[in-house]
Amino acid sequence: MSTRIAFLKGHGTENDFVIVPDPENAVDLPPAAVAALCDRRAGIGGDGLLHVVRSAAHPEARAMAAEAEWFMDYRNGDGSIAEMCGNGVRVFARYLQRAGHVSEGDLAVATRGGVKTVHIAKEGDITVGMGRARLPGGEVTVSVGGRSWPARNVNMGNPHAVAFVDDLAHAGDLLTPPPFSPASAYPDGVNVEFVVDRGPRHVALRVHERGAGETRSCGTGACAVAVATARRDGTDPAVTGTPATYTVDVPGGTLVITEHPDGEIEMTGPAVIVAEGVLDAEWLGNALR
Ligand SMILES: N[C@@H](CCC[C@H](N)C(=O)O)C(=O)O
Repeated sequence: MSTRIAFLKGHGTENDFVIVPDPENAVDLPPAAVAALCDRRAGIGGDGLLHVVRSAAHPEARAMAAEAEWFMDYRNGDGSIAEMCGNGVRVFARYLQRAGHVSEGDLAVATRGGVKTVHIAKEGDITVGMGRARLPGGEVTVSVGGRSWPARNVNMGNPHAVAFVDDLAHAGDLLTPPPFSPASAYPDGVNVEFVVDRGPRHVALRVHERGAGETRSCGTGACAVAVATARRDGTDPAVTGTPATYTVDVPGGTLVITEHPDGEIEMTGPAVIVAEGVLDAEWLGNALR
C-alpha cells in the first residue's frame, strides 16, 4: 500500500462501511487489509468496505465504464468479495456527491451485480434501482436453537434465504451463521433474513450477513424480504399488475421497497457520511504483517 491513504466512515440504516476513495485503483486492498480496517476494536470498524474506483481503472468494471463512471468494489468485513450491497451503494453515492464528483439527480454505479441507477434527492434519502430478483426455487430449511423454518431462496445479485418467524428473538444471538439444509443450497454461503409481520405491507427483519455476521441492516436483504413477502401475501406485482410497496424495519432504521410489475425493484433509505481521516501507515503495515 502507498503511505498516505484517505478514508471515510459512513452508514445506511446503521449498516456501516469504511470508504476508501481510490479513483485510479492504486491502493492494494488484500483481504487482510480489509479485515483489519473493518475490525471494530483494532481498526476503523465496519460491516464492509467501499473501495471507490473509476470503472475504467478496474479490470472487473472496465466493460461497464461507458455506462457508469464509478465502480463500487464492495468487500465484506471479513475481506471476502460480494456481488452487491444495497445500503453500500447509497453510501457510495453520498460519498461521490460529497466529494463533488456528482451532483443530485440520477447516477449510474457499476457493481459486480451489474450497473445500478441511483437517484440522489435534493434533500434526504437516496433511491436505488436494484434490478430484478431471481427466485431460483428449491426447498431450503434454516434452523436455530432447535427451531426450523422453510426459507425462500431469493437472489438479488447476492444470495438470500428468507425465513418467516413468529418472533425475531427466535433467531437467537446470531453469533454464527444459521445452519441451512440441504448444505448444497448455497455453495458460496448465504445472507439469512428472519422476518416478522408488523402490519399491512410492513415487516421487520434481523439478518445474518455472509462475511459480516449480524448487522443492523441489509439493503439487498430488505429487497429479498419484500419480494418473498409479496409472494406470500399474493401481492406479486407480476400477477396483480400493480406495484407492491413494503416498509421494512431493520434494527438500524427503515427501508422502503417497491417492486414494479416488470420486476424492477427500487429501494429508498438514508445514507450518511460520519467522518473522514487518513490511515496511519505504520498501523497499516503492522496490520498486514
Ligand atoms: N449489507 C449489504 C450486503 C453486503 C453483502 C453480503 N454480506 C453478501 O456477502 O452477499 C446490503 O446492504 O445489501
